[in-house]
Amino acid sequence: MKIAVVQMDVAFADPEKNFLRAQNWIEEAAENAVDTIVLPEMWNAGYALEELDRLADENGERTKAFLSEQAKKCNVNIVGGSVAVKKNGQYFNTQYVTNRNGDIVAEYDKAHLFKLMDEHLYMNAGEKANVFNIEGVTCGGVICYDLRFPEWIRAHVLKGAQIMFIPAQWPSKRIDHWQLLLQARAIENQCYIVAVNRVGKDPNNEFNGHSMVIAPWGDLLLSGETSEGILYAELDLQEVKRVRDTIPVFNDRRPNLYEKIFSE
Ligand SMILES: NC(=O)CCC(=O)C(=O)O
Repeated sequence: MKIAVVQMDVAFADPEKNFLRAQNWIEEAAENAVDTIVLPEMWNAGYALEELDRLADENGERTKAFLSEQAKKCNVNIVGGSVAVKKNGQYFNTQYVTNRNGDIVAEYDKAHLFKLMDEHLYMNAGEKANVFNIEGVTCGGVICYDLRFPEWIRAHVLKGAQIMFIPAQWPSKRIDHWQLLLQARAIENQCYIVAVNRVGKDPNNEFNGHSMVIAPWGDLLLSGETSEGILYAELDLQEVKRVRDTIPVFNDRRPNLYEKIFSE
């Protein structure tokens, strides 16, 4: 599967600009015959949480229509990072995924809200996992701070995910955590990790990209880029099986033991 990671800058509180930017990046990526395009977290408005009433996408209608149209037009799958959405009067940080036919194949609300960026004061946490199928491959998608919860990523992998998509707005000052945690999640779960972080700044933080694509053995297929642009990587899904056959972590796990210890 050929992947394009869109390491884009996000205009603060300006959905018009961001939808246009995303469209330009998607069109450019699609010229390189990619299978799947991945956008960053909260790309519609940035972390303009105080203005969610004005900025959040009502039921995600605009985002879903946009992703669906782009996917069909460009003949690509799109993992739509995440956007600020209003559902039943509440706000969520939501990921939509669309396949080449323009069908929305996944909708996921970020499960762990990041207090250091005040997310819990404005947003509601999701209660469901996010496993979906694109190109015949079982994938999972979580969002940014979710990365710090190994059991949450593991839950997706146990449900069959061979690729985990992790869009983010992860500030530069903790970029070392981002890199190490992503690599650890790939190695411990013996899966591909496709992680896209934005660049640029907002009133509170600076973001320096470092989007990463990591193979199941922990090899970095893409890492370290700090400027705005599209990054490409090719995933060989046979590698997941090869790594799991070499070190059979999933056969050697002892879930009964873990449950026993947790319940003591
Ligand atoms: N947007 C986020 O969830 C940021 C998470 C983060 O920066 C972290 O250190 O964790």
